[in-house]
Amino acid sequence: MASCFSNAPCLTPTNGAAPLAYATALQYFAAAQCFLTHNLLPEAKLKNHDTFDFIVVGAGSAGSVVASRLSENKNYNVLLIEAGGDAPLESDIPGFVGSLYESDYDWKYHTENDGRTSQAIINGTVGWNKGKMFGGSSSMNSMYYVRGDDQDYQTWYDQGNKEWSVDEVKRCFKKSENLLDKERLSNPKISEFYGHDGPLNVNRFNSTFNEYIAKILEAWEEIGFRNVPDLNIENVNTSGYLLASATGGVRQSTSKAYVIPAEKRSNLKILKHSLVTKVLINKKNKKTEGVEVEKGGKKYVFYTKREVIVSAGSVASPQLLMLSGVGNADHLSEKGITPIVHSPNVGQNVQDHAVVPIFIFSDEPNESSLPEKYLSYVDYLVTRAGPLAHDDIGTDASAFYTTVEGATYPNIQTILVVYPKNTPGLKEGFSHSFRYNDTIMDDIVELNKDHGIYLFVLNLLHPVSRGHISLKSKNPHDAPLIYANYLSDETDVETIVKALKMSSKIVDTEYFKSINAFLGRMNIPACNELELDSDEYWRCVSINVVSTLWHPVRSCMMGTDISNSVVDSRLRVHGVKGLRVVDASVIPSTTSGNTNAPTIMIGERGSELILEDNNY
Ligand SMILES: Cc1cc2nc3c(=O)[nH]c(=O)nc-3n(C[C@H](O)[C@H](O)[C@H](O)COP(=O)(O)OP(=O)(O)OC[C@H]3O[C@@H](n4cnc5c(N)ncnc54)[C@H](O)[C@@H]3O)c2cc1C
Repeated sequence: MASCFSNAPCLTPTNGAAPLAYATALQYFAAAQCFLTHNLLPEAKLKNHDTFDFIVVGAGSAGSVVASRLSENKNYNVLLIEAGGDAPLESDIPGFVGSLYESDYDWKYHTENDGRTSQAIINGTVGWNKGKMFGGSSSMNSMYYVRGDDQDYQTWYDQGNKEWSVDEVKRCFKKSENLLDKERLSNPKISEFYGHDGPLNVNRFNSTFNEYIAKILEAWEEIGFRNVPDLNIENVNTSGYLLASATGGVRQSTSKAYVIPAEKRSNLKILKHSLVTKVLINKKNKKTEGVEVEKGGKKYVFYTKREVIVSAGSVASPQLLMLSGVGNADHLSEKGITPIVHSPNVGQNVQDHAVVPIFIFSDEPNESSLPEKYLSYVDYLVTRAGPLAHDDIGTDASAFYTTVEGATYPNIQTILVVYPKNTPGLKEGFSHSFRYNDTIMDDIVELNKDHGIYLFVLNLLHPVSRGHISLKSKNPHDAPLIYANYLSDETDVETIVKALKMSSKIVDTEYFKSINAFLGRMNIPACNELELDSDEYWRCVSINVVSTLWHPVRSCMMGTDISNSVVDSRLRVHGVKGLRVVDASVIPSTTSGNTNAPTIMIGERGSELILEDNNY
C-alpha cells in the first residue's frame, strides 16, 4: 500500500478491469469539478462612444451590488466594466483560496518599506492582495461575514453622514442577506436579526477542525471571552463561530449573488478584461461625461447620460480619481496631470486593520495522511464537506474583546487558525499571506514537524495610525504607492501589546496544558534577547511583523465637505457632477470586524441613494 502512495508501480497482475474502473472513476471525479462553476458571464459587444445611463467601474464587493440594483429598473441602461475576468474554479472552492494570492487574479499590491515596521516581513513590504476578477476581493477573501458594531455606524452618523443611521444600515444589511445557518434560524432572536430573502447566502463553514475549535472555545471562556451563539449580536469579550459568505461548501461572491442572476437583463452590459484609465470630466462645468477604457490593446470611450460610479476598491478608486484630475492639485501637477478639482483628501487618511500573531505549539492536531487528504478532495465533490469546504488559512472561530476596562465596544478581534503537525506548504502559504521572512518561517516549519500550531491572529479593530496612497506616475498601469504607516501612533502599539498579553494567557488554560502547549518565540533577531511574553517582547514583535487583514478603508472617505473628505454622505464626489464612489474606500471610520459585509451594505445603500437622486 505504502509503495502505491510513493509513486512506485503496482506489480500485481491485472486483466485491465480494475485499472479501467479506477481510471473511469478518476475521470468522473475530475469532470465533477465543472458542476461547481457557473458558465462564463456574457460579454457585451459595444461600439466606441456608446452611451449609458450609468457606468459602474469595478465588479467587486460593492460594484456588483450597484450594477445589479441599478439594472433592476428596465428604463436605465447600465454598463459594468471590470479589469479582470470570470473568477476561476479555485475561487468557488474555499480550501483553494490561498492559490489565488499573488496569482493573475490578484492585483498584487505591496506597501512601501518604511524602514521601521514590518522589517521581519519579506522585503519589509506588506502584501495588499486584492481580487482582480468578477466579485473583486469577495472572490478571494476569507469569507468571514461580520457586520460590525452599532457604535461603528452611530459614529458615521454623528460625523454628519445623515444617510447612514444605525437603522438604515441594519435595513441594508438585511436587504442583502439570506441566512441559511440552521442553528441560527432555529433561534427566533437570532433569526430575526438577519435578512432571509436577500441575494447573498450566508451560512456556517462546515469546518473539519470543529473538534479542536470546541476546545479552543472552552479555553477562551476560561480567560473571560464568553461563548455566544452569534458574534454579530454580541461582540464584546465574547467568542464563537463566525458566519461566512459561503454555503454548501461553496463561496458566495457578490458576482455569484448579484451579477450572475442579472446577467440576462438586456439593459445590463458587461465588459471583462477592461481597464478604466480615466473618468472624463468637463474642465469648465466639472460635469462627468464618461470613461476612457483599455481593452485588448485598444482604447474606447463610453459616455454617460447620468452618472459614473467608481467601485474600484480602496486602492484603485483614489488612483482613478487622481488620474482623472481629482486630487491634491500639487501632487497631480507634479505627476504631469492637469488638476480639475483640488480635493486634498483623495488617497489620504487610510485606515487598515493591522494584525500581529501569537503562535502556540502543542501535541495537537495530528497530521492527516496522504490517502486521507486525497479522499477528502473526492469527498468534497460529492458532499461539499471536508477541508476544501472552508477557508484554507483560517477557522470560523473568533473572539472580540476590549483592552479598555468596562468598555462596551470591542477594539480587538482574534481569528483562530489551525495547522496540524507537518502541514504541507506551510512556508509557501505564509510567503503569500503574512509574508514572514525565512528566519521566522524556517523555525516554525521545523517546530511544526512534531507540533500542531494554534495561531491566533490579533486584529487591531480601530487603529489611530493613518496611511496614504499616492500616484507613482500618470501611467494607469503603474500601481500606486501605498504608505500603510502601521503602528505609527503609540496608542496603537500600547493597545496591541495589551491585547497580546490578554490573549497569550490562553496557553495556561486546562486544554492547552493537557496538550503540552507552549508559546512560540518568533525568531526575530531584534527581539530574541527580550523576555518571552513581556511587554517589551510583544512591542518588538508587533513593530517587526505587523501586517494586514486586507481591510484598507477611508481613501475616498465620506464627510461633510471637501476639506475633510472626498465624497458627501450621498457618496457624490465633492466638486464634480455625476460622479460617485461606492466601495470600501468611502468608509469614514473602520468597522469592528472584517469589511466585506459592510462594503456590500454600502453597495445596497449607495444604490438606493443613486436611484433616489435620479427620480426613481
Ligand atoms: C485576501 C483577502 C481576505 C479578506 N478576507 C475577508 C474576510 O474574510 N471577510 C471580510 O469581511 N472581508 C475580507 N476581506 C476584505 C473584503 O473582501 C474587502 O473589504 C471588500 O471586498 C472590498 O470591496 P470593494 O468593492 O471596495 O473592492 P473590491 O472587491 O476589491 O472590488 C474592486 C473591483 O474593481 C476592479 N477594478 C479596479 N480598478 C479598476 C479599473 N481601473 N477598471 C476596471 N476595474 C477595476 C477590481 O478588479 C475589482 O474587481 C479580505 C480581502 C482580501 C483581499
